Amino acid sequence: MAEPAHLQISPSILAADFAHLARELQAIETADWAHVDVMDAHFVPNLTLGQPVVEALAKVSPVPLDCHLMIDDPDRWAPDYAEAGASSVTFHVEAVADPVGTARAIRAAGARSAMALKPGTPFGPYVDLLPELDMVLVMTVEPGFGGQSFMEDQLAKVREVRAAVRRRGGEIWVQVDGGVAQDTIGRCAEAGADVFVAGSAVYGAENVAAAIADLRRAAADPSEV
Ligand SMILES: O=C(CO)[C@H](O)[C@H](O)COP(=O)(O)O
Ligand SMILES: [Co+2]
Repeated sequence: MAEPAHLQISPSILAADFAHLARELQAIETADWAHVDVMDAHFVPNLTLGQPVVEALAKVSPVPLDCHLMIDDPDRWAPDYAEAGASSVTFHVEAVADPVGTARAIRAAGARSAMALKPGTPFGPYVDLLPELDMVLVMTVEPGFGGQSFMEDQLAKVREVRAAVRRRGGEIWVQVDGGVAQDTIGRCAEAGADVFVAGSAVYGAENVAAAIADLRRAAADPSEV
């Protein structure tokens, strides 16, 4: 078992009703975060929303915003999302030119800094970036769309990141995103993840609050499900 300090659920509003985002955020008030997927139609073949919408959401959200930037040139844009009110800002390492400078700029703007890895991106070359980071996001689907199948083979990377974090000490969270649901979250927790993004598993459920509670339970005690 990975002994993570705390388990946190971050529902992705990508699976919410975009016509009623304020209401959809209220529905996840028992979660720890609201995961906001920012896509620019360049880094990924999909387009969602940008800083003005994040700024509006931050004003009404009952939980802090966890912004996952799937965009080109995060060096230029990431600090703006912190200034817009996101409490955590994640850039993709495949897109960033200066990961240290970008992570520092995010922190200087008052947010937690995080780095995301696509399924084909190894963690090894980036281990020295850990001191600049508050979280590492291991993608468990190809970024771009919700509702995809969980990639089991990414659990090895989750274990590798958790081991590196443990060796280094300090509190750096390990997040998983993509296909995280009742039947996969336990294995993610066992591998060492402690922040779980779930879009369809939360907003696709009939009872959103119950889905969050069930995910929390399954992450804390995988043997129960
Ligand atoms: O970053 C993402 C996609 O690129 C989303 O956060 C993720 O796909 C969540 O959706 P689901 O839980 O339905 O897989
Ligand atoms: Co995401």
